[in-house]
Formats: sequence, structure tokens, C-alpha cells
Amino acid sequence: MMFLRKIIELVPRPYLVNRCVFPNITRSKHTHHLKNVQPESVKPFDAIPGLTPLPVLGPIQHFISMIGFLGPQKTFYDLCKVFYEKYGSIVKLSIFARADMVILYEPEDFDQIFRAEDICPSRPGFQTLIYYRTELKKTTFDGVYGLTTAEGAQWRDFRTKVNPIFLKPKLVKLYTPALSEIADEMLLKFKKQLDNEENINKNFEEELTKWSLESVAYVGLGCRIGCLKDDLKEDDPAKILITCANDFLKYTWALEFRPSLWKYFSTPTFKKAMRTFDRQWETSEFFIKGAKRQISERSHDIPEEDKSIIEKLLAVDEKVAVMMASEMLLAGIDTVAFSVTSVLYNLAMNPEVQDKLREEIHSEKASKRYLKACIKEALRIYPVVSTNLRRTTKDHIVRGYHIPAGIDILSPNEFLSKMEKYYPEPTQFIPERWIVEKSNPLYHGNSHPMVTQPFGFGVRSCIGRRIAELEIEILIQKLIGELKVTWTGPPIETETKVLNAFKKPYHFKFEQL
Ligand code: HEM
Repeated sequence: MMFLRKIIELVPRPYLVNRCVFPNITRSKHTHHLKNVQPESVKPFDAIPGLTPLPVLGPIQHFISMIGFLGPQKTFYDLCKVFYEKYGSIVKLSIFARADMVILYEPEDFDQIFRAEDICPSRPGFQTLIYYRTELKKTTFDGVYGLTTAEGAQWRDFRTKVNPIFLKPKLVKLYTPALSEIADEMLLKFKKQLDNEENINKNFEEELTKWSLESVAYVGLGCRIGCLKDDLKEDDPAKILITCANDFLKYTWALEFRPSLWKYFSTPTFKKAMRTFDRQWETSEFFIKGAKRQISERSHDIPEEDKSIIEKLLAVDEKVAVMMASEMLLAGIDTVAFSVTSVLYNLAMNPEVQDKLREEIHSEKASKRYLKACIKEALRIYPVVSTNLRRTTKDHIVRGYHIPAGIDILSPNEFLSKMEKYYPEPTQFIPERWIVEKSNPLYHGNSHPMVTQPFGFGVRSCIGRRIAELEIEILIQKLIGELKVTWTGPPIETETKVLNAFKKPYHFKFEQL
């Protein structure tokens, strides 16, 4: 700390950025005793087992390869497993310049906290994006901070405005035609390359990302943006959005999950991140203006229930509309592309499941029961978000320990979802568990309902869930309806880069039926 202070003293004031003070990062004193509770019956927060922090650095020594027992290459899943095996059901992590974290491994325990916090839940967002919106561009955003970064009343107001629009029953009917058209184009792209397996696998992630951006952009902006064009130029606004989405994760990972001094200095990566946020916002505004023009040029008014998400958002408030679109373009791309890859990989590895699904797709029945079960099962085994998170806003007692306000509570959903305790044959892809009767030992209801939560929990859960599910269902129906997919390599592995990601290379093989 002394060393840091010395450097800061040497730097001329205008170059110093005060990013050290973040809202909600402090917690109430651990020695503080809860009202109405016998002090001796409640163990203090600091008594929770976990990583022993070094002064100033926190438990960083555990993450340094060769010194600690963790090593730097682990996924969140691996970390959760190591902590559980070493410390048990409740684990504390203290990391320099972050709020203290507690991982709770018993679903009843995080259920208790998540429910008690579900009136206006706090979930710490990406600190760089929060800084950009609430400090650097404070006057531009003027209190409209979006769902991913807003907290308290600002989050509640925003969510109250957008919830009815996202939850309207006609959403599926409204967007199915356009999303089907986009999925058809994607299918055509695959079909054109069937005999070039190498090419398909090399470009697989990029092509899926373009499809998911095109799909979510249609919903968020109300128009096709042209991501699926073969000759996308670097300065095409669609290409800019793809680059911004990639860079967003790249820079967030570097600044917030790796050692970085961005809170004290404008490091080169920090400057690039701010430029990315600028470009992403300007491009969202550009597309929203286009959508606005199209709506105003329309000669007739259409019934309220047929109005698109964007038209309804614009009627609420233009700033909310741009912010919501901008967030959809960040949150709705890699999440959906990863989930589709997960479904396809599991179908490729389980040909009998794939055949059964294809039978449902080709049947005259309107039911998508088995398709939905396949998606649920893929998200259970490979969720894009490994752990859910809430920051406590009040005191709690869990397992006899005092947890004060300001603590980040992690529910290790991916880890729990692969435990025999909750699901028989937990690593096997068995979509039937989501549809069998209660009497069947596979029945998913035998597990605790909080164990598998790929879209999060309660009033702060994913607002894009229905859109994501619709996009995935439509694309999988098209692909599996016409193509047979197999996997020709060793089992796929994941890595954690902010979100879960699949390690390359891919080994998909698609064949025309
Ligand atoms: C399969 C795809 C997706 C998965 C697995 C997923 C998962 C999640 C999860 C776990 C959360 C945190 C929820 C919580 O804290 O309880 C979340 C939040 C969010 N997601 Fe998604 N998501 C997906 C797709 C999308 C899409 C397509 C959009 C945009 C339309 C979107 C927009 C958001 C937003 C804005 C939030 C913040 C909500 C809030 O804090 O009020 N997501 N998502």
C-alpha cells in the first residue's frame, strides 16, 4: 500500500483518476453484533473458513501458479470444487479491492439469502462499465444506468419500465417469423460448407456470434443489421457491434479478473475499454435513430399488442430505449452462442437423443417438449454463467455465522448441478429428467429448485430469457431438422473468461440427412 501511495504522490493530479471509491464495496464491521441475537450463539464473519488473506494483497498467493494450490488456469467450476473439498459448505474469500465473498454450497442457505434480498436485489456489475456510466459519462446517462449496472431505486425504476414490454405474451408470435428467417440464413451458411469441416470448425464461434447478434439486434433494434453478410466491412456498424461485444469481454477480463491498476491509472487497456464503451453506445444510438425514423415514417398506426419491443420502449423514454438496446447487444450475444454450442455438442455426443429430438421436430405435433428438455439439460451441464451472485444489503445468519451487509454471496450452481446428490448420473445428458413423472428416479424435481438456475433468480433474473430460449429453439429446430451432427474429437472442455467459454478447436461434423 505504501508503495502504491508513493507512486500516486508522484503522479500529477490531473492524470490521477479517482476510481478507488466504489459504492457498496464497504461492509459493516464484522465485530458488529446482531440485534436480538445472543452474541455467543453467533460466530463472527471472520470465523468463516476460507482463504487466508495476505495483508493488502488478499489471498492472491493462492492464485499464483506453483505457490498456491489453485493455479491460474482454473474455471469457476474447478475453483468451487477445490474450495468445497478443502473448506466445506461455507467458504469466505477476501480479495484486494473487492467486497468479501462467501460461497454457499447448500441450496437452502443461498435460497434463504436470495429470497430475503429479493425486493430490490443488489448484484455487483462490471466495475469498468459502472465507472464509465456513473462517473466518466455521468451527464450523458443522467441516472439511467441500465439493468446490468444500476442498483437500488435506479435499477427498480428501469426494470419496472421494461418488464411489461419483455414479458408480453405475444412476444413469441411477434418475433418467430424474423428469427426463423435469420435461422434459415444460418442453416444455409452451414449447408454451403458441409464438405469443408475444417472451415466450419475454425469459424464456428464467430458465425454463431454473428447469428446471435443479428437475432438479438432484430429484437432490440427492430431491424436487420446485416451481420450474416459474407463481405462484412470493418467499418460496417454491424461489424463494429461484433467487435465491441468481443472487446467488452476481453477488456473486462483483463481489467477486472486479472491484476490491474486501472483504478489508480488510466492504463492502456482501460483506455481501450472506455473507447469500446463509447463506440458501442454510439452505434446503438445510430441503430435506434434508424428504428425511430422507420416508426415515424409508417403511414398507419398498428394495434398496441403488435408493436415491437423497440417501439414500446421508445414510447416509454428514448434514453431507456437506447440503454436497453445497448445492454441487449452486450448481454445477449455470447450467452446465446455458447448455449447453442452446448446443445449441439450434447446432441452430437448422444445420437439417440438427437434422433428422438428430430422425430419431434419432423412430427406434426406443435409440442416442443423434448426440444425444451434438451435445452434445459444442456444449460444444466454447461451454463454460461457458472455462479449466481447477490450483494447483501442487510445482516444475515447462515450456518451460525454472521454475514453483514456488503458481502457478495455466490451460489455455485454449475458445481451443484453436476453433483450426484442432486441429479442421478449428473454428467450424463439425459433430457428425459425434465419430463418424466414424479415416480421416476430421474425426475428433476427430486433436486432442490435452487440448484440449477441458468438464468438467475427472482426479480433480478435474466430479462432476455424468453428471447434467448426462442432464438435457441428456432435455430436448433432448423439445424437438427435438416442436418446430422457428430463430434469427431476428444471431449470438449470449458474455460472461464468472465463467462464460461468452450476451448478450441471444435470437432463438429455436419451432414445432410
Ligand atoms: C441463454 C442465454 C442467456 C443466459 C444463460 C443468461 C443468463 C443470465 C443470468 C444468469 C443473469 C443474472 C441473473 C441474476 O442475477 O439473477 C442474466 C441477467 C441479464 N441478462 Fe441474460 N442470459 C442469456 C441471454 C440474454 C439475452 C438474449 C439478453 C437480452 C435480451 C439478456 C439480458 C440480460 C440482462 C439485461 C440482465 C440483467 C438483468 C437485471 O439485472 O435486471 N440475457 N442473464
